[in-house]
Parts: sequence; C-alpha cells; structure tokens
Amino acid sequence: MPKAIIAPSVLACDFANLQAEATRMVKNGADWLHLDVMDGHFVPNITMGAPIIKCLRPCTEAFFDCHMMVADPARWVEDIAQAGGNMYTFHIEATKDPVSVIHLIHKHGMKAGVALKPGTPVEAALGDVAELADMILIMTVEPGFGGQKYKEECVAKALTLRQRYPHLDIEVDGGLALDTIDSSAQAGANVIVAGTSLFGAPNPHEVITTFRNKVNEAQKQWIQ
Ligand SMILES: O=C(CO)[C@H](O)[C@H](O)COP(=O)(O)O
Ligand SMILES: [Co+2]
Repeated sequence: MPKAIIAPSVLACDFANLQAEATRMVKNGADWLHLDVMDGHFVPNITMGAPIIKCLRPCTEAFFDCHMMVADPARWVEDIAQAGGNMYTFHIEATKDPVSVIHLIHKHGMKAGVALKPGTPVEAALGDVAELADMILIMTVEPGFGGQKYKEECVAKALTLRQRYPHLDIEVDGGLALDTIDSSAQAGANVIVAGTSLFGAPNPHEVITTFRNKVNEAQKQWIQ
C-alpha cells in the first residue's frame, strides 16, 4: 500500500529565502520538496532550473520531486540528475514518446514521473506508461501558476489509476488544502503537493499531519 507522502511546492515560498523556507517545511514533517521547473514555453511562466536545484541540494536530505513543466523533457534529464534531482516528472503532452523519456530518466538514476494536465484523459497514461513510471501526477490545476482553484473533476483520473495499479505512487498537484484534500485522498492519491496552503499556514506541521492522516485512512480501502 503506497504510503502518504507530503510534498510542499516551493513555488509558493519566499524565493529570497529559499534555503530557510525549504528546510522549515522539512522540519515541519514534509517528506519531499516539490520543485516546479517552468521554461516559459510549455507553460507561460519561468521559475527555476538546475542551478537553483544544485544550490539547494546540500541544504537538505529531502527527496527532490522535480515537476518539469518544459517543452523538451529529454533535454533536461542529465542537468537535473547532476543537480541532485530524485524524481523527474515530465508532462506526457510534451513528448510523442513518453516511454523513451522514462528510460532516459532511469538511466540517469532518477525516479520517473509522468504528469497529466487537466484536459488530458487518464487513458494516455494507462498501460506501458503507468507500468514503467514510478509515479503518475494528476494536475488539479492548469500548470504554470500556484494559488489556483482546485479542479475536483480531475481526481476521477486518480481513482481509475488506483483501481488498476494498487502499488503506484499517484500524485496530485494544484490547489490542495484542508478543504480539498478529502476528494484527492478518497480517490487514491498518496503523494500530496501543496504550495499556497502550506507556505501560507501559521502551523504547517498541523496541515501536513492532517494531509497524511487523511491519505493513510483512505488508502486502507485498497489494502491488497
Ligand atoms: O505545478 C504547480 C503549478 O503549475 C504547483 O506545484 C502547484 O500549483 C502547487 O501550488 P498550489 O498548492 O499553490 O496550487
Ligand atoms: Co507542481
């Protein structure tokens, strides 16, 4: 049974104090750090790349969950691996050959995630992709910006995946908060990305603990 993993998105942090903000979340119980890489082509925004990840790497042992919102996913695999990325999650919409990108990511010693935009049907990830990937990311907002409204309709994709792949890591990303976590947890997502709701929380430890408890409780229905 996949365990609950809470991954704060540093997109919502004060980038002028990235080290302190990232380590604060780890101290408050975060399992992973979700690093949103945007190239200004796949999405209409630019955030960070390998140089920032390289600087952050020595600051924490945390697992770096790199969400690659880039037009050429294969192009950045080596750079992110060398910078210290652990999970390389690319968008299925950005390539005609997701299987070869997954193999390239594994060749560079990282776990491979495959992300689906809200408008992409779950069928795109079924079969080879879900069987080869280490994680599927179901976007619950249009990629490109934090602080957007959660799209609950997207989590039906997570349920389809959970019913077929009981041991797969399924991540949700976009608008996750105390008032939206239930539908994602109930749909079988076990990796929870949250930016605004965690970096804006007076007590992030409490929110992280609530997210974790909701996921672990929901996962019991899939015990094999
Ligand atoms: O991938 C992303 C946006 O493209 C971010 O990870 C996501 O939006 C998290 O931020 P928030 O919790 O504020 O929605
Ligand atoms: Co993200």
